[in-house]
Amino acid sequence: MKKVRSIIYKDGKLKLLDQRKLPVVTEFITCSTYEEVGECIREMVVRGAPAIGATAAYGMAIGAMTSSVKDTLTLVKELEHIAEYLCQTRPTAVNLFWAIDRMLNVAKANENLSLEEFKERLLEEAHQIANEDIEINRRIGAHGEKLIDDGDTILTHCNAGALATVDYGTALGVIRAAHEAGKKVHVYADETRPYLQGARLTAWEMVQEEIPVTLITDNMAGYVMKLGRIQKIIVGADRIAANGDTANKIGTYSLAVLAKEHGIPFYVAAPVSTFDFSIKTGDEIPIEERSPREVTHIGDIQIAPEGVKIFNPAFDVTPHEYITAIITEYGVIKNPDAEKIAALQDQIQKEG
Ligand SMILES: CSC[C@H]1O[C@H](OP(=O)(O)O)[C@H](O)[C@@H]1O
Repeated sequence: MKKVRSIIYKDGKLKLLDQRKLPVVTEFITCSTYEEVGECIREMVVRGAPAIGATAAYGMAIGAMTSSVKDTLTLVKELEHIAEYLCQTRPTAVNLFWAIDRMLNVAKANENLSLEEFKERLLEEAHQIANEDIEINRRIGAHGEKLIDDGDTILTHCNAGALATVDYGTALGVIRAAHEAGKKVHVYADETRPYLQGARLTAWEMVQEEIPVTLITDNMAGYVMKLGRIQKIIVGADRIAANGDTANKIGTYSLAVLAKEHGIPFYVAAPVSTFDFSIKTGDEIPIEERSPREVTHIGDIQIAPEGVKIFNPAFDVTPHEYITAIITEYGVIKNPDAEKIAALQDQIQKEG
């Protein structure tokens, strides 16, 4: 079955697969303004750290193309306001801010271009961010695949797949690469309450591609580990601090603690655009809290009493000591810590 892309730019508009409606309905929302793009990020029409980064980049480009200002310098100033608007959409995934900063830097470096050339240059940068993401995910897959053994059952959490990126995925990219290499892999997907990215999105991606998948509820993860069914755990990331502490979907920390208890390797797969080298530890990562309705309802069905207090953190932070390795496009960082991540920074600076 033909795979569906989550982000499609065409003729000044951005088509976003409405991931809130998957797996039952495949429907797109078309954005013609940067405000519409921002709303789709905030409402999780599109979600996943690399996907929202690429989406915000197109939001910046569309903002420039639809602006009525008459000169480039004024447009650069307006882009700073557009950037501020898009930065307010979601606080945790650093890819969002990385992509917006990259677009702003290109804008400032090209403020001497004519208005039309400037707008074309911005769109070109958004395309580059999107195209690079796919290549980066394939490189992460290639590095990560070497860690996977034929016959492995791999537990994953949330969705770090093609739907969370421009294509191919990070954690699911490793699984795809192992499958493509002919290794028999079986995925156990946590449903991932409350937004159910595992049940609705990861299971959908795996079923589409006929990669064996078993769906479990989050509270079954410990038991399946105790039964000895899981050989590896691979998850994505939304922000990795300079010491390797990693923010990811709520419930990831619990998996990491259980993995340590059961002696199961716990891998994080992420591009270097998910690293936030400006923060020393995970304590500094802002954790998004989302609407109580995500907890009190499943779709339109209310499952909790009116008036009950709700705490709905969308992410948690796994200390680096619980992470066996971080798989990036530059290679695998085993037993990540501040020293090894500083070495990654040097490698990035050397290799570009
Ligand atoms: C490939 S990164 C995906 C990452 O983003 C998800 O969060 P959300 O669905 O809220 O955007 C989750 O943390 C995934 O691991």
